[in-house]
Amino acid sequence: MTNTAAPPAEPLPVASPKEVRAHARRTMLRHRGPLARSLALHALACISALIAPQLLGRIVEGAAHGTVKVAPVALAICVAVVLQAVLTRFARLASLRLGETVLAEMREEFVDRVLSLPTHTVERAGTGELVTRTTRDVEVLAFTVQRAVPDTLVAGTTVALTIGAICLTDPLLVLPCLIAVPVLWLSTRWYLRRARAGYLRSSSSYAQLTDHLSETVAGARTVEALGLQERRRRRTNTDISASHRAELHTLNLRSVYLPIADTAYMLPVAATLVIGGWMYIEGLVTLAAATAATLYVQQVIGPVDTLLFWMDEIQVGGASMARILGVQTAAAVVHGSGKNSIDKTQRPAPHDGEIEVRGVHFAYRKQQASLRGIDLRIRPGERLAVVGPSGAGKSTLGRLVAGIDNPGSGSVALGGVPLSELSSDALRRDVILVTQEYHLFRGTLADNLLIARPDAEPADLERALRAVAAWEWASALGLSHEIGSGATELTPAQAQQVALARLVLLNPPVVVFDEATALLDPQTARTVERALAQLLSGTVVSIAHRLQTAHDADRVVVLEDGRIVESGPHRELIDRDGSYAQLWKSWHG
Ligand SMILES: Nc1ncnc2c1ncn2[C@@H]1O[C@H](COP(=O)(O)OP(=O)(O)OP(=O)(O)O)[C@@H](O)[C@H]1O
Repeated sequence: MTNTAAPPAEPLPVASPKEVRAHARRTMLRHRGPLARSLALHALACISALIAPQLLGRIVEGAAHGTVKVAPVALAICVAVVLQAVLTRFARLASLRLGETVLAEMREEFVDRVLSLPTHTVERAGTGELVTRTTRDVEVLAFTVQRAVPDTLVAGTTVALTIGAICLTDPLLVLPCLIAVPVLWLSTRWYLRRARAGYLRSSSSYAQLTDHLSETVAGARTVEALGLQERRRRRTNTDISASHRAELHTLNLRSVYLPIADTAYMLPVAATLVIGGWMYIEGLVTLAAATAATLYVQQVIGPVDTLLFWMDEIQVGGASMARILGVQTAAAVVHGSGKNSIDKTQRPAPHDGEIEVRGVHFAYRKQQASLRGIDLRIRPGERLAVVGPSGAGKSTLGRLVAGIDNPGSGSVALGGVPLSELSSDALRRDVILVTQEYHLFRGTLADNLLIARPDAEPADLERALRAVAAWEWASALGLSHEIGSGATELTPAQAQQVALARLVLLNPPVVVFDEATALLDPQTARTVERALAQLLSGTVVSIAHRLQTAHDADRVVVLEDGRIVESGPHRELIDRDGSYAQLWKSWHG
């Protein structure tokens, strides 16, 4: 596959604040029972915490008038405190359970979404984008859901009930509390308007840093061989500076907002003491009410502080949630599961393995067409070889036939159904693109084959391994031998054979090979290709880099500069003495 400079990265989408709120609302509605239980327990805990200041107020009032019996009131205070401790314990347990349930659901949903992302979306987004969303963003969100959301709910309920208690004590005493409202309102509005963008910027600069760093590590040998160290170092420094600037920006926002907020919530305490005292002297309120209100305001500082502290964390969590939900949007857009998409149950099923490419144009970049008007019908079960000079568009055609990229114009259909209308599951099941890239999982050799067909018998595994000329080394190693990272490492050629054996087990309706046997020696490659042609019952499209593949195919298509210039069986094209015959001659030296 020819790869010039990669096209610009297309970051994965980020959900809007409205979408994030709608998702949070849906989640709360789904768990309304446990949520209501948890809130009710917190409310009860909070109400029991409101009893002590009332009673203390009475003690003060009674002491002033010499009428109080301290012992029973003190006992009542003790009972209230113990009750509050017990209720708080159960309330916390309920909200932690709820948080864990929501988190587990979100993780499962997220893994499903990531796995359903189309290959080209992942390729264009860059590794860092997805790695950051699956690691850092999920961790941040987990912290928010486990800690920030329950604590905020508790603190919010406590603040509301405490203010209600002050109202009940004496509505006049609410007035000193209001002094903090305009300061908190204006500073919070100022902060919230800037914080989301700041945290999103910080996450995406971190993703870019991760992306470039992992690229440098993966290509370390190339970097060294071409003496690119200095350039990569400069790039990393630029990324670090961008990430540092983004972090600094959010830090600056916090350093302005938090001190103002801290001061604002100390104001009501002072105001209640001074104004409440004055009201008492003026006979507007009782001493018990002024005392209780001052204690309440003092008591509310903790929850307000918690609210402000977590509000910041919720901004960070909200930004992460927007990035995580964006993965869902990306999957929905590409697979047509958005608003206007076809219902899964109504999706038509391909009636056979026929591929029809009609009027297809495709460009990775504007003004640089890689395919220019391809019309091609591939019969079910046909073995088609695509040949042509480097850069002719062979791999691009293979990616379009496999549904990895969508045509800019024109259509690709499988068994009469446009690929764009197939669900991602159906597409992955019916059309498989096999390239040089493969992955071995840590596990036994048999496990690595069984992922293709879990119900395969040992005889099936043997047949598949024999087909790809791997039986000799595989039986010597043993099917129950551990392979993969950290265990026995197979050679690249052996690993490619395992990947091809999986394909034999899968036997999908359509296979597109692109350099799938490039790591095998030419003799083995030809044997394997012939065996695969025999064993695979579906349609096979081979991007042929060795012309032997074309020789063995039912039909050959010659691509030049993004167009089909010849099509026919090997013998016929040789007799025609055109482009293919020239390629064949030059290949034979
Ligand atoms: N990821 C990409 N981004 C931008 N341009 C690309 C990309 N991949 C391929 N191209 C361009 O598209 C055209 C067709 O490339 P393609 O890889 O399909 O050719 P090919 O016939 O498979 O070549 P080769 O035999 O060298 O693999 C070329 O001009 C190539 O530079």
